[in-house]
Amino acid sequence: MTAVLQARGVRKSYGRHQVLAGADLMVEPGQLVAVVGENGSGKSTLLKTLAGTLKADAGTVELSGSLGYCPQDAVVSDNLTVGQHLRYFAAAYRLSSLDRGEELMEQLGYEKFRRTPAGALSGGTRQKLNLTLALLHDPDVLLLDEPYQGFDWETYLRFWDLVGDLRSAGRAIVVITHLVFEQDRFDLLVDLEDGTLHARSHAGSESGVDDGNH
Ligand SMILES: Nc1ncnc2c1ncn2[C@@H]1O[C@H](COP(=O)(O)OP(=O)(O)OP(=O)(O)O)[C@@H](O)[C@H]1O
Repeated sequence: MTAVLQARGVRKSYGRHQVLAGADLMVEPGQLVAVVGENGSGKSTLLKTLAGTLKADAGTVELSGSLGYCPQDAVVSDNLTVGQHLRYFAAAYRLSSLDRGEELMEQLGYEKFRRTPAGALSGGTRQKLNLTLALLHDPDVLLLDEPYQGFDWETYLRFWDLVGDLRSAGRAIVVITHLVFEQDRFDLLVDLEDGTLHARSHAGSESGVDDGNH
């Protein structure tokens, strides 16, 4: 299978503080990859460089197909309602219907907030909207930065069901998570440590990480 996301030797420093020191990652369609690491180890920095919102100092990131990026900070506008967000993003993605947005609202259980301005949503509901906007156009590659923050338990379980569905449908998914006790969910679990990625365990046939050569 061909990789839809391939990062090689990604480096990033903030001033003199080196955060990524040659990170490698390869993700194929239908693979669910978890990135774990201590607070401040550079997980969000890694995802931003993969998404292209932050320029790496060195290395390459190759991505084929469409991208859905769910950053840690919600991209929503406080004055717009949930429904307006869905309509505006659907227009930006040139979608012909709002069906997927409706489906995601239902799946994540917040359709009753359709007419609520984003500024009046709770943190968890705001995050549901943030996630919905990242998934709206059914992207080939998903980069999710702790996307379930603030979710109640039931929504949290629904979130993983949703991720499972996307994986089955052949989407490539990279998710930053602290929940390493659920290792079975993932095809590949990578630790971000000292600026490089190391495969911890994986059920897939090949490691997506080129370990130790940098
Ligand atoms: N814009 C920035 N300018 C300077 N330093 C930054 C910037 N963004 C992040 N850092 C620093 O880079 C390091 C990695 O940050 P990052 O947010 O990528 O880590 P993380 O693993 O996602 O952390 P957490 O688990 O707490 O979310 C931290 O030491 C952080 O303080």
